[in-house]
Amino acid sequence: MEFPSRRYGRYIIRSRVGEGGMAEVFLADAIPPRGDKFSVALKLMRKGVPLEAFADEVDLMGLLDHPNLVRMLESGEAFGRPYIAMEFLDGGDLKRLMDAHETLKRRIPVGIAVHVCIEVLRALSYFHQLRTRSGRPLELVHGDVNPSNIFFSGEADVKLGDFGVAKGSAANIGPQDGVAAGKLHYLSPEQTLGESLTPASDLFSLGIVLHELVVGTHPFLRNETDDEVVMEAIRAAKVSLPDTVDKGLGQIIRKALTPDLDSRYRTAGEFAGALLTWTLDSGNSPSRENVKSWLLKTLSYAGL
Ligand SMILES: Nc1ncnc2c1ncn2[C@@H]1O[C@H](COP(=O)(O)OP(=O)(O)OP(=O)(O)O)[C@@H](O)[C@H]1O
Repeated sequence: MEFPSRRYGRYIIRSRVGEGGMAEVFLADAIPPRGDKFSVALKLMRKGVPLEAFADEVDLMGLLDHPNLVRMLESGEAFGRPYIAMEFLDGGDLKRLMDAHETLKRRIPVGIAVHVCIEVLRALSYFHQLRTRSGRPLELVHGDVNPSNIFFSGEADVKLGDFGVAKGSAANIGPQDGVAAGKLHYLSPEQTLGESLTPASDLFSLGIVLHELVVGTHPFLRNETDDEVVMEAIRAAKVSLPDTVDKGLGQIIRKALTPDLDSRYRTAGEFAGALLTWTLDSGNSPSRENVKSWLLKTLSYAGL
């Protein structure tokens, strides 16, 4: 893997954070003309990736402005490679935290699990309803809601990121061909069929994350590697919850994971409302301090 030069445009690269299908992500210092340097996540497009794919993500991120969405600071090109500079989220992603809990044989407290999903739903509610400046609905669907795309700031803010496969049916954003482009184990039934997507598709994917967080296991064949077998299990969406799961919360998980679109939550607001009511009724709403202390403890126990 080619390492870019240490100095990259107005950024100085400190370390490599990871890589995805389209790009590599680095932790870098931004050196502003005035004022102090600050950390950014610098996403550099891989060589050979079609420019349009990256340009779509840049265009879309430029439209977004919500506290629960990863914020783009600027985009540009240096040494022939397009880049996106984003806020750096030093709490890492939810996948890493879930793996840390598994290694430590601990469970994520249910109140925290539900809080994380409510925050992602705030992001999705904004995203799904976004309009152009002239008021035209963009009809956006994220298409890749999964634990690797849910991030935490050091202050325990929850942010949804990675808009690489987002689609806008009313706008010319993202692939329009209905390809199942999200992460396999988090696809919705309609995504596995290549059908056109609605916001409810993102809600199904988040339902899988909620199940994983609350029950401690993925609802559909997490360890299966045959794509067809996984997609069949998603389409059947048989959910069997252990008795230990609170009944009310279980009903919410089942409704989010209904294959039939008419019976599933239709909007992020409706799904979030059900979870908020549950937290209030069950006395499970953690304070900001509780969430931050859980995050810092997990990061420190796991040596992250
Ligand atoms: N803003 C950010 N702050 C901190 N880490 C980030 C940020 N954005 C991405 N990362 C990390 O960088 C790595 C690569 O991210 P990226 O979004 O490119 O890939 P991915 O989600 O693994 O794959 P793909 O883009 O193919 O879905 C991941 O480990 C991710 O957690």
